[in-house]
Amino acid sequence: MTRDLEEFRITSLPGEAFYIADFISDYEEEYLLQKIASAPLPRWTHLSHRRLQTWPSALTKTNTLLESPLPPWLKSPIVEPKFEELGIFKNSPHGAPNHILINEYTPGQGIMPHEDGAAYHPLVATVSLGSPIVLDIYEKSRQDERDADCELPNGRKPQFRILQERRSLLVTRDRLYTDFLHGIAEIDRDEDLGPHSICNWFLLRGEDVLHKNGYTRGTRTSLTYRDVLKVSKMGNTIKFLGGK
Ligand SMILES: O=C(O)CCC(=O)C(=O)O
Ligand SMILES: [Fe+2]
Repeated sequence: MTRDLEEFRITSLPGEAFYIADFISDYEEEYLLQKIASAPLPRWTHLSHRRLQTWPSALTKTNTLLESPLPPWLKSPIVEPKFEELGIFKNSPHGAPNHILINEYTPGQGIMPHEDGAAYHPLVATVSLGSPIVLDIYEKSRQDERDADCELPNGRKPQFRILQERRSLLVTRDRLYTDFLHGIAEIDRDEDLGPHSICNWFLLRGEDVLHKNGYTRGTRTSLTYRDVLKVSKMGNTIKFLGGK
């Protein structure tokens, strides 16, 4: 069965974005959270404002992925069959995601406005777990393009806000990927929520956010699926030589 992504389009955004509430079940969410929690501690990279797992491995200095299979729990059921049914990666070079970042944010944590860059096909599919969070979108200015790290001055207001409920899927691609920055504010509460401020308001489902002007954040974990453009077969060769 194929479902049509088009019915989930966030029409008020200038680029291409799609939001699907209830993309995974409570049971699937719990299963993924358990798998993430049971990964060996060295899997986590601790950054100052969040922690992060990188699967199957970090890219090399030349933005190359050393080819290696994804663990089954990251493939099924999200990629197979859910992404496949929607054709999410059907036009990407490898036809499927080959790289996943798992970010965990406790209340008050976030990520500075940034862009994901040219190492990836311009499409990110994000599954949210645990708790809702607001993703802020900023149009890139000429100055941002000149600054290598694209950091924005504090206090600049986002142009768009996307509310990501737990168990939802957000797909951003094309111009929204290339011409905009995204970030998550380092705050404990997301406030001023409503159809006037949240661009995917009419695609939301959850009772925990719809009838309130704001909520206090819990721990939110995201799985961001991407297709790395440069892949080297060396990953498998090294494993073979090592006898693993
Ligand atoms: O957690 C998110 O939804 C965003 C993560 C992100 O922007 C990134 O890992 O590049
Ligand atoms: Fe990002």
